[in-house]
Amino acid sequence: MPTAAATDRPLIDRFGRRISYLRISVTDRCDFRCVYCMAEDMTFLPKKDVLSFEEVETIASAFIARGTTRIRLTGGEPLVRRDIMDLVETMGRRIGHGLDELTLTTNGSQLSRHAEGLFVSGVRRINVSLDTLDRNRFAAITRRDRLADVLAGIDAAQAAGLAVKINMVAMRGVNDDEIEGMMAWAHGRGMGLTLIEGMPLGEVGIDRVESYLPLRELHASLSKRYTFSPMAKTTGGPARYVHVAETGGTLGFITPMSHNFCESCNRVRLTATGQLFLCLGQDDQVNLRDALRDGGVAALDGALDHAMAIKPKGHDFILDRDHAAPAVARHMSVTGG
Ligand SMILES: Nc1nc2c(ncn2[C@@H]2O[C@H](COP(=O)(O)OP(=O)(O)OP(=O)(O)O)[C@@H](O)[C@H]2O)c(=O)[nH]1
Ligand SMILES: C[S@@+](CC[C@H](N)C(=O)[O-])C[C@H]1O[C@@H](n2cnc3c(N)ncnc32)[C@H](O)[C@@H]1O
Ligand code: SF4
Ligand code: SF4
Repeated sequence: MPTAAATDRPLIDRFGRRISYLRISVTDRCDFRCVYCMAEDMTFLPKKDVLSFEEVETIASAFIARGTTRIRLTGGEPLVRRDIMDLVETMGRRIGHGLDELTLTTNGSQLSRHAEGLFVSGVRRINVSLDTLDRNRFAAITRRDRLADVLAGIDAAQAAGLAVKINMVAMRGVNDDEIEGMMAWAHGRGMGLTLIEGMPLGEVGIDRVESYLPLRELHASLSKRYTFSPMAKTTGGPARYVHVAETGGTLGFITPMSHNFCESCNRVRLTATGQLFLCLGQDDQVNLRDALRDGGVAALDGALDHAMAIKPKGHDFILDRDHAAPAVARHMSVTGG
């Protein structure tokens, strides 16, 4: 049951959407180099500009005071930030005190050593990004031969009691032949599987047109072979879920390209350096770090009001060959997806 503290000053944008979900990218650094996300020689944000944990907590508190009930830690790879478990522990103390849920999206590489700590701190479910179960394919997609570490991390997470959902970017000609296999594997282990459409963000020089797999079509073709029962939204996120009778598990579809879900948007994103991005698909942002450092908590609170006044209606993602550069130059690792 939600435990959220009531607020008389909820964050509501100019389109009447209530923002109650904050995604925090704790670092833009990563131990993988997924081809659709970043280049091998990626340039990261200067370390000196990164928020301290104390600042992250202060910003999170300002959100919670304005009715934010869910926080997701992401990155880059959140578990590569030094002493990350200190932040998880502190944020975990807010669960039941304004916060309903603290979650994490991770590539899984460091989960073996952190799974238990996550559970002890109050995290109950995590999303692990995994696009393939084939070692060579994994190495090609992530540019790292680390599939075994990710699988061990998933084992550790489940052993620790964490509910695991697998997020898979579905790509034509790359891993579309594995979707049913991934579903059988995930569902067989009691994990949900969510498919994501590739989005035109970040890295240039990637052919996102060839690999684009419209999930609406995939949903239609899969539903001829499997018995899908639509489920009521379970997480407040953009995914639409079905229960699959044959496998007994949950399959999610995140379709920013083929089915826009912006009108029910409930989220904003904080970067590791304190920029608040107001939409994954736009550049509108508010500098919360400067607000906090220059004006303290009162200025921070005012900056949240300003953010609500400028949050865009939605993304303008376009996929076509005439648009060689992605719609948004910012890398997904800056805002954490
Ligand atoms: N366009 C768009 N894509 C999103 C948004 N939120 C999540 N996504 C995409 O969905 C992916 C998975 O997000 P997660 O937060 O890990 O998963 P989720 O299913 O949204 O999370 P829960 O609903 O909390 O389980 C992200 O990496 C993005 O690619 C959003 O607001 N807009
Ligand atoms: C940016 S990562 C951050 C967290 C962590 N490193 C991970 O991979 O789970 C979050 C999610 O964004 C997804 N992602 C990255 N670039 C994407 C793109 N261009 N289109 C769609 N999803 C993307 C990844 O697959 C991953 O599921
Ligand atoms: S998708 Fe996640 S794991 Fe892959 S490079 Fe981006 S931040 Fe790293
Ligand atoms: S694309 Fe922007 S407006 Fe649409 S759901 Fe995502 S963050 Fe919200």
